[in-house]
Amino acid sequence: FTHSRSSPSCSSSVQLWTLPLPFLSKPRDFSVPNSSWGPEMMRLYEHYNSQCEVEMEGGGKREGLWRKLPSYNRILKYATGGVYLSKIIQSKARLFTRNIREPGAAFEYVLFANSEEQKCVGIFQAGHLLEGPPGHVHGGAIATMIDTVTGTHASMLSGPVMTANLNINYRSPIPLGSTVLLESCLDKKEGRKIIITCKVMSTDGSKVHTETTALFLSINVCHLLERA
Ligand SMILES: CCCCCCCCCC(=O)SCCNC(=O)CCNC(=O)[C@H](O)C(C)(C)COP(=O)(O)OP(=O)(O)OC[C@H]1O[C@@H](n2cnc3c(N)ncnc32)[C@H](O)[C@@H]1OP(=O)(O)O
Repeated sequence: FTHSRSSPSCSSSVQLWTLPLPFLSKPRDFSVPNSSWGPEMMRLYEHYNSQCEVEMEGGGKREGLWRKLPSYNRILKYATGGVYLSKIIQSKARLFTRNIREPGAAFEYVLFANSEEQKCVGIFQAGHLLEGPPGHVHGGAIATMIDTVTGTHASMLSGPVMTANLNINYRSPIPLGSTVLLESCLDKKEGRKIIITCKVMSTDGSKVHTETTALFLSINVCHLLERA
């Protein structure tokens, strides 16, 4: 059930092995409410979700300012060619934020994008497995969420990107179990460089937890596949 596709822009004979489209099951969307989502997570989700469609006079609906971004945990089944990982590791590889089985134990999050304002928001509920200082979220887990929200935002603006630099100022700790809002804004695009700023805030906006400047570089996906 595999088929190969040569990428015309890759210099070597890199092949992406995927399931043929008719057999590709729809990827599961991990960013829909589940029983672990607390009231703040639900409230913010509904706030942005309700702005994804606007009721028109006469009963119809049109797209709103915001768009909910579906999640995934992996698109490729196998990547062979210049990739040094074994086929087995490749087939097991997953986006790590989406693979903790117990709902609510780690990263619960959903992303919304506003292309008119070139903004992206992430609503993030931090579970008990993300503890750093007692009762609070680990700085690396916070950095992961910042990278995820700003990285997704940069990809929306410029296609495939890699994080080149994340400069994070941690201003106040995030209590474990709480929900926070990540707000990602395009600062500027210069050639291949995309510079994005991101604030992590309490949901009422009264507290800034972190402030970040992130640099992404547009890449050709062969950049990833040819590194052996
Ligand atoms: C839908 C997808 C959802 C995804 C969500 C999750 C997002 C997760 C994103 C990640 O975590 S990516 C993984 C972490 N990042 C890496 O592993 C990147 C490792 N580094 C690299 O692969 C390369 O260094 C990189 C692609 C970033 C740049 O290599 P290039 O060869 O393409 O660029 P080059 O080194 O020629 O630099 C190009 C320009 O960028 C500048 N530059 C590069 N790295 C920089 C840096 N770190 N700081 C400042 N400037 C930098 C460099 O000075 C130069 O500036 P000028 O053009 O003005 O001369």
